[in-house]
Formats: sequence, C-alpha cells, structure tokens
Amino acid sequence: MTDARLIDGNAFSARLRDTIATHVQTLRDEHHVVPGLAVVLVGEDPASQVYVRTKHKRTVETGMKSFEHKLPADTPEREVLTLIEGLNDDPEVHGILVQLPLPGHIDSQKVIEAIDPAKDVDGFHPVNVGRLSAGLDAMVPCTPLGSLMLLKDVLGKLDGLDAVVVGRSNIVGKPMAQLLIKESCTVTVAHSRTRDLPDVVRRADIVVAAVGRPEMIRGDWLKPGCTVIDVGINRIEAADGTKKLVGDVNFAEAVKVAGAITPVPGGVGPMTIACLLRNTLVACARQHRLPVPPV
Ligand SMILES: NC(=O)C1=CN([C@@H]2O[C@H](COP(=O)(O)OP(=O)(O)OC[C@H]3O[C@@H](n4cnc5c(N)ncnc54)[C@H](OP(=O)(O)O)[C@@H]3O)[C@@H](O)[C@H]2O)C=CC1
Ligand SMILES: Nc1nc(=O)c2c([nH]1)NC[C@@H]1CN(c3ccc(C(=O)N[C@@H](CCC(=O)O)C(=O)O)cc3)C=[N+]21
Ligand SMILES: [Mg+2]
Repeated sequence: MTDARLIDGNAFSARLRDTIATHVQTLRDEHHVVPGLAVVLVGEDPASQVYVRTKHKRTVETGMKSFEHKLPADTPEREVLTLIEGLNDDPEVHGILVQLPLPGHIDSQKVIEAIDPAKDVDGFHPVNVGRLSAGLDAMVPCTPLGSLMLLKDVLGKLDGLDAVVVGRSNIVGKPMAQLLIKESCTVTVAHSRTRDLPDVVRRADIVVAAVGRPEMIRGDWLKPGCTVIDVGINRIEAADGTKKLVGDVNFAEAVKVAGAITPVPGGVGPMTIACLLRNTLVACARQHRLPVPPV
C-alpha cells in the first residue's frame, strides 16, 4: 500500500494567514480599525516562551497589533486579574490570551472567567464553552478549530464518519468532540480510563490524538485508510541524545496504514496560531459591529 498523504499544516496555515492579512488590511483602510491581540505570560516556562514569540511574530506579520505582558512567576493572582480587567477595558485590545499552564498558586479557572467572553480568543470562558456546546456562535478553541479545517480540507464532508478523539481536556479533546458532533460525525471520546483503547481507535475513520504521550498510538491500532490528526507536541530525547519533537502517534508506523496524517512539527501547531489570529480578527469585527469576514 502507498504511504498516507501528508497533511501540510505549514502550507495551509500560511494561506489562512494570508487571507486574514487581506481582511486586516481592509479593516484598516476602510474602517480605520486595527485588530489587537494581548498575550499574558506568567513565569518562564521555556516551551511557552517559544509559543509566545511565534504568536507575536505571526500577529505582527498579519498586520495586527501585538501586546505582550510578561510577568514574573511569583506574580500574585490578584495582579493577573487586575491586568485582565485593564485589557477588558482597553479599546485597542480585541483578543486576550493567557498562556496556560499558569503557576500553581494561580487559579486558572478564575483567570479564564475574568476575561471578557467577547475577547476570549482561546474560547475557554464558560460562556463560549456553553455556546459551542449549544450550537450557537462562539469563540471556538484554536487547536480544535485548526484541526477541523484540516479535516475538511482532506475529507470534504464529514457527516456519518466515525471519529475517535483520544483525550478529554477542556483545551483540545472536549471542544474537538463538540465540533465533530456539529459536523454529524459519530463521536467517541477516549481517555486514560478507556478499556481496550486500540480496539476503540480501530473503529475510527477519523482519529484525533490529544494525549500528551509520545508516540503512544501505534500503526496497528488504525483502520487502513483513516485520517489521523496528531495534536500531541512532545519534546523527547532521541537515541543520539539530541532533542526532538514528536506527536502522540507513532508516525513511522501510522504513515504505512493511514490514508492521511498530520506530521509533528508542521501539522496542527501552526494551525493553532493561525486560528488565534482568525479569532482575533473576528472578535475585532464583532466589537466594532462590522461585518465578520468569512474566514
Ligand atoms: N498542537 C497544538 O497546537 C497543541 C498541542 N497540545 C498538545 O496536545 C497534547 C494534549 O494536550 P492537553 O489536551 O492539553 O493535555 P491534558 O494533559 O490536559 O489531557 C490529556 C488527555 O489524555 C488522556 N490520557 C492520558 N494518558 C492516556 C492514556 N494512556 N490513554 C488514553 N488517554 C490518555 C487524559 O485522560 P484523563 O482525562 O483520564 O486524565 C486526558 O484526557 C499534549 O501533547 C500537548 O502538548 C496542546 C494544545 C495545543
Ligand atoms: N491559553 C493557551 N492557549 C493555547 O493555545 C496554548 C496554551 N495556552 N498553552 C500551550 C498550548 C500549546 N500550543 C501550541 C501552539 C503552537 C504550536 C506550534 O506552533 N508548534 C510548531 C512547532 C513549535 C516548536 O518547534 O516548538 C509545530 O507543531 O509545527 C505548538 C503548541 C498552544 N497552547
Ligand atoms: Mg493553577
């Protein structure tokens, strides 16, 4: 059998960012409005710093304003909440992202709930979570949204397909399941207590892996020809001692069985950032009561 088709998240996200940049230009030229994204980073987690740097670069490239707030790891919770209140009231800021995880002394849920739902470009606020699950217009979490865009690009209509989401986090697994239900897939959500996970995954036409365990999903767990979206980002040490990035799927095995698969890196990761910019553009248009661009 021929190897799986590679789903190129770098190329897809580059085209999406181009489209977004065009709409940003129009907002600026015709309405004198520039979308602004504020990113709050508490502490110095090296992985988070990489993401925040990439987000800043992409935001500026797209023609938006980027506001970075880097706070020391021991910043009191109340100071983070005060910062968010200021960003909620700032007319130049249309989107707010608080990088997770937060240091242990800060209650993440409290921080998420302090964000104005209209500016919640991560889609983590309970108002947006509820709206998504009720099938209403909502800010949709970036990683599931980007994953869905890739799936639709590869498969076209998804209705009737069997989808298995491995992972039930609020950030990826649960909102991914909501989006797939909306697309009329038959959705199974698996997690650490699932019995016979390989058998569950074998039923799937669509596998979304969001586990955080390097290369856990093996080639012989996959139905031949299925589509695999690997959300996992795991930094591991290779046999020769160098560090490398791998997903939650054993790519070398899976590529022999699947019909299409996202690589890591270059799959879902860049889509997450492009969708963050997309959500910021949409939030900006809504806040200014302008037509929402079709992205
Ligand atoms: N590409 C991107 O843009 C992004 C990538 N990620 C990556 O995606 C992965 C998942 O992230 P996130 O959802 O935040 O992770 P969490 O740790 O919050 O959730 C992991 C989920 O996987 C489940 N799980 C853990 N071990 C197993 C197992 N052995 N078998 C079956 N299920 C298991 C857990 O089950 P239980 O609930 O029972 O504990 C949990 O539901 C990580 O690698 C992360 O780095 C995350 C966000 C964005
Ligand atoms: N409030 C919040 N929102 C998030 O969306 C959020 C977060 N917190 N905390 C951390 C996770 C993780 N995440 C990634 C974003 C981009 C890449 C990405 O661009 N990855 C590149 C490679 C990056 C590299 O080389 O390290 C790729 O896969 O090709 C990865 C992971 C967003 N997250
Ligand atoms: Mg915490």
